[in-house]
Amino acid sequence: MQKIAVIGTGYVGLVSGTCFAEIGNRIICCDVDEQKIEMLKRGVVPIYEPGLKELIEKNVAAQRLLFTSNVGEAIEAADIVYIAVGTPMSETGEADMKYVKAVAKKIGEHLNGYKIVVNKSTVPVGTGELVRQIIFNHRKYPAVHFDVVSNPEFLREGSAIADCMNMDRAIIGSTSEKAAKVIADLHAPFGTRIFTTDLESAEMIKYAANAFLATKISFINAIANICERVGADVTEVSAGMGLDSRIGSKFLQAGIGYGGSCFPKDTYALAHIADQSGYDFELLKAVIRTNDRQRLLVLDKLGHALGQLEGKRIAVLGLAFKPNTDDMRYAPSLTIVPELVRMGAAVRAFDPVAATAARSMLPEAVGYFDSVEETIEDCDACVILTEWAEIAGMDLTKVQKLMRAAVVVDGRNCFSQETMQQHGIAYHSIGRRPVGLAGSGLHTANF
Ligand SMILES: NC(=O)c1ccc[n+]([C@@H]2O[C@H](COP(=O)([O-])OP(=O)(O)OC[C@H]3O[C@@H](n4cnc5c(N)ncnc54)[C@H](O)[C@@H]3O)[C@@H](O)[C@H]2O)c1
Ligand SMILES: O=c1ccn([C@@H]2O[C@H](COP(=O)(O)OP(=O)(O)O[C@H]3O[C@H](CO)[C@@H](O)[C@H](O)[C@H]3O)[C@@H](O)[C@H]2O)c(=O)[nH]1
Repeated sequence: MQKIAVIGTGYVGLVSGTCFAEIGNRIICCDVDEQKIEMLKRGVVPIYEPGLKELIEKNVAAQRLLFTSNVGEAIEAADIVYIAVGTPMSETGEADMKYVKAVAKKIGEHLNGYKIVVNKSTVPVGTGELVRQIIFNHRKYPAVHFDVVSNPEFLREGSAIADCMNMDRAIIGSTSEKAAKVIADLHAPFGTRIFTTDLESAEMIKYAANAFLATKISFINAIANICERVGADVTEVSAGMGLDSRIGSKFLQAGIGYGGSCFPKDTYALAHIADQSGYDFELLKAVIRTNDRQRLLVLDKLGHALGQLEGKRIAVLGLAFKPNTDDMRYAPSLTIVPELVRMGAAVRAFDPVAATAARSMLPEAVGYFDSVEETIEDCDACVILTEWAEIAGMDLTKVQKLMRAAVVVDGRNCFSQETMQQHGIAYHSIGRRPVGLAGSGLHTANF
């Protein structure tokens, strides 16, 4: 059993702190946001993440999980201090390090005995050393020692608990073998494969992994755009490509591109790190440009299907950047919905979970509805931005009946072209052959 302070109760702090408690450690999750801590103490979880509320309740009841806004006290009570604060994108694209620096100073001021300071936030190479220096400079007791470890987080929102409990690997970077072993042992109950390395490489692994996954997405989206032009079908292409074990089938889902709290900011941050190092990371910059353009595709497709958008009634289905989260950070809807409003469309929106968060971020003119059916009523077209189960499984007979014109622009390729055609719906998806234009030869599904 380790006594661990987790600083920052965002996605990463809350989920990883709770999972560490679940395997028997004593965790104090702390945050400067007193309102958040008060909510957590009352049993209210500030983020939507399937299964998290129940797991928090279980571990609070077992007295393995505590919440406090007294960050200093939490640091003093712990043997291991996890930094899990935000590293958002600054105006110039690099990671804003002000929260990490503030936490490092706080740790220095409250370092009352040997501690291992572990960085879980996604940070530029050199941050481990920066954190070490800040702690060193603010130490109250000069005789007290500490070690710094990098242990980046790889969880995905929406499946965060399962990801934490069944990590592909834990990356542990440190200059101290002793500290690295303690953090490796901490992961033993998860049965996680451990990869130990130096601090700098650990920090780079996180950015490289996210940039690579983003590259896969922009690559398949570029292929999708070519497929549309030459008469191929990207779902067939990605299925065929993915069968090659060197490529793999994951992250080859074409659509309107990536959003969320990580890929957009981390690709910008890595491009910036490369620039600073004197290397022009052209490939990654093209990935970012491809993604920025991809989200606008649905507007082109709508314009193509309806002509003028002014005065048209458009249903937007899904606002979060992906299903099973209420996170709106860099969601494609934040670009697409304001543009629809600017073009004079009357926008009716639905998201089963993220609508509350979306209200303050989208134009006031947007109307919000509680179901797919209410949202699409009398609409001239509907646009799918997030593949929530209730959207990907919507009743197509009702769609056909309730809409003024049964036009669906699907940014997530949720439906088969044939099914939509059978329901009399004019269906426009990403990277697929127009309905009615059969490809030659046999399809996998026909074998
Ligand atoms: N969200 C994800 O899915 C995810 C996954 C892997 C890695 N990451 C990385 O993990 C880090 C955290 O991400 P997040 O989404 O959980 O962040 P977040 O912004 O949602 O939450 C960070 C929390 O830290 C708190 N905080 C800020 N300064 C503080 C301080 N001085 N003392 C105590 N608390 C403080 C904030 O109040 C906030 O509650 C980022 O670097 C991110 O890139 C995020
Ligand atoms: O084939 C795909 C896969 C994903 N996406 C989009 O990519 C974005 C990110 O999806 P996902 O990776 O599932 O969600 P995140 O929660 O942002 O997780 C990513 O970012 C985290 C923060 O760094 C990392 O920890 C995770 O490993 C990494 O997958 C979403 O907008 C998805 O719609 C696609 O367009 N096509």
